[in-house]
Amino acid sequence: QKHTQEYGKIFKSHFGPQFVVSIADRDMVAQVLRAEGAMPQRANMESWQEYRDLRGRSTGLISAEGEQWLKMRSVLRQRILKPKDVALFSGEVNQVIADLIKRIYILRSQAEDGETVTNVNDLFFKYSMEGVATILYESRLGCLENRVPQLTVEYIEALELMFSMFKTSMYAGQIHVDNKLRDIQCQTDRGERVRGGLLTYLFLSQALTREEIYANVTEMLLAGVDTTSFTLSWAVYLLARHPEVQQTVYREIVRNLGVRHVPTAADVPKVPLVRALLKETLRLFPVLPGNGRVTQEDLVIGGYLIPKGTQLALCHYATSYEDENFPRAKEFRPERWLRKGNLDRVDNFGSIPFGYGVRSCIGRRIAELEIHLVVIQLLQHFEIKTSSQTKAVHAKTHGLLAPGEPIHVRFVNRK
Ligand code: HEM
Repeated sequence: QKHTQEYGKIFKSHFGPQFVVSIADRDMVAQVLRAEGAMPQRANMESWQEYRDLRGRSTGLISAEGEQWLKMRSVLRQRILKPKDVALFSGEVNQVIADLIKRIYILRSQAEDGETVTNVNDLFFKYSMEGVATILYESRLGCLENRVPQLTVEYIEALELMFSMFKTSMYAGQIHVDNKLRDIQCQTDRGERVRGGLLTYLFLSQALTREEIYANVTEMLLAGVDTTSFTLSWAVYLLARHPEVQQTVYREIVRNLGVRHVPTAADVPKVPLVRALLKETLRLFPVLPGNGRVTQEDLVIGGYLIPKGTQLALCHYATSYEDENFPRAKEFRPERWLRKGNLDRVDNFGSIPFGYGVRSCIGRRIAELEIHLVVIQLLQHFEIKTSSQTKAVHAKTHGLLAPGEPIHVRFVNRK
């Protein structure tokens, strides 16, 4: 945002040795993404590739390029890209939500006022990790239990290290994959018909090698935990700070779903404000504040010739806050998304938090399911309020856009 004010909507700079052209204009971003071919490249991932080649390991979807990426993407997309495929996971996600709500009751009871939960960031990290692991590993990790199993503690630590070092350690995840694959193998050996989720499908279809399965499951976990949990923390923070918005969303839930009904994916279209809330949260706090593309052809953008092979930075955080893209852009107004067709548009290039096109977020529908269902249930159970401990929380960028401070809120029983 600062650079845009100083240099305009397209400018060049160096990130260390890397020459980058930054683009902070909705229409130019649209031009770049609409022009991309069958195998877009996000950034130069040579060092990840080389590291794994040296160790005989595979790359996953985030770091793969070219034909290898295309092959894996076509396999994975078959099970998790369409809303109807992901809808099947509603039951598993709801079990994780039940554990989360239990955990909130326990944490609340330990607070002086009986209502405040400090550092919801940590709670939602555990929820996201448990949720995405249930889908990816088809098994539970126990992140939300009173006593978190030792293997899971180690896994959480490995992931935290991985996020902080931006380096992929696959060991901890491999154990879960191996355990599950052993179960599936035993079932097939006994001649039983195996019905399962993603991992079962990947294993039985043999479309990916075992190394490719490890790499993809690990990279999806890497991509799916912090993103979902930061978004959820922001959503809860925004709801607590805007009781009038929360009340409107709650009223819609009561009117269209009731207060006791446990929602599934099929219920989400009945509460458009919940979807709008997620879109507005991601507009104000896009977890990926910027994205990248390496140009595959020469392009003319904004009157400049950009040669093939140039690293572009697409500045979504800046375009999200442009008044010309979003009137009164600084304000939290979920209802802005309710205007005709807006909720389902995938190409509102002012705010594309899941990216765009064939290389867009493959976990989008999983993230949406996890967030929509949990927001509905949280609001059915509690009124989320600020507490005397709630401070203004700033966004911190270090690759991802994270809440800069712990978020403390009260979960007050609904009357
Ligand atoms: C709120 C949550 C999430 C947000 C905002 C988000 C955002 C993004 C964005 C912006 C990209 C880059 C897209 C592009 O370059 O056009 C991406 C890629 C990706 N995301 Fe997500 N994501 C989220 C959750 C998830 C989850 C839950 C998973 C896995 C289950 C996941 C897996 C991936 C993978 C594997 C890629 C790389 C795709 C490829 O290169 O083909 N994401 N995500």
